[in-house]
Amino acid sequence: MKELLNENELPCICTPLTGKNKAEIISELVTIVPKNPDLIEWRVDFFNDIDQLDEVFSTLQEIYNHSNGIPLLFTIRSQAEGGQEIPLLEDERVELLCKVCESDFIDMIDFEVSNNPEHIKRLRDVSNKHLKKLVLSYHNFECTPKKTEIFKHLLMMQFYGADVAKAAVMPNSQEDVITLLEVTKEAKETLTIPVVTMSMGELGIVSRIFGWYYGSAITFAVGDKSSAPGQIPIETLQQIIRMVKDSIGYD
Ligand SMILES: O=C1C[C@@](O)(C(=O)O)C[C@@H](O)[C@@H]1O
Repeated sequence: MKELLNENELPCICTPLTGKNKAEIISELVTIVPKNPDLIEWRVDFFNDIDQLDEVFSTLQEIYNHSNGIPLLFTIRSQAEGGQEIPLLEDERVELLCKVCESDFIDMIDFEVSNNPEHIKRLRDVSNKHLKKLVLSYHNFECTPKKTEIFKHLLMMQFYGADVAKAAVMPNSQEDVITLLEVTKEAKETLTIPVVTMSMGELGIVSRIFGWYYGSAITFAVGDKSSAPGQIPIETLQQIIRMVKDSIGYD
């Protein structure tokens, strides 16, 4: 498995899986894997059988079998932060995340920093125990809060022991995108863990393409279907990043 978040190979490009059932997910993987993403995210909140443990695990096994060693991020996005409506309460989500941490199928889990601190601590302990990375995240699909507020969320994630601190916000102006890039640079210079940020929607596309230059370690791109507004096709993103790196003398 390629080393995840190696400082010399950033940004890491992540493509989401948003299928409703196993067949859709496998079909997405067949499209995505040849495109060589660095990371695959299973957005489990899109999965119809999220409350059927057996189905989740047999699908995880299939994802593992079809992903050619590409690491997997397991995400159940809460509806409050832009995810799908699901039949699981927060403590049931935590139980599921704990169970998947015990398996060999995943490498990282994502949990919102706005959740109950006790749940965050439990997931930190369990993910540490099973050598899985914990991404703590913050999403705002309405607006881009002030720099200090975004920064506060990122700092809080580090305080809780996250391996990765992630913030995705919606811009309503070009200035908002600049705000996000500025806070990315400041967080990258201040925090000791990798920072991941994106400005969503059409206005924010530049942040998905150039965010790494300001310190964002992961950028999300469409392999087959998109999981958030503003994601662009992985092939386009790979080409542009390569061109920019070549022009400015990166490896
Ligand atoms: O947190 C994120 C980032 C994201 O919202 C984006 O804007 O690309 C996409 C989500 O699937 C992922 O979990």
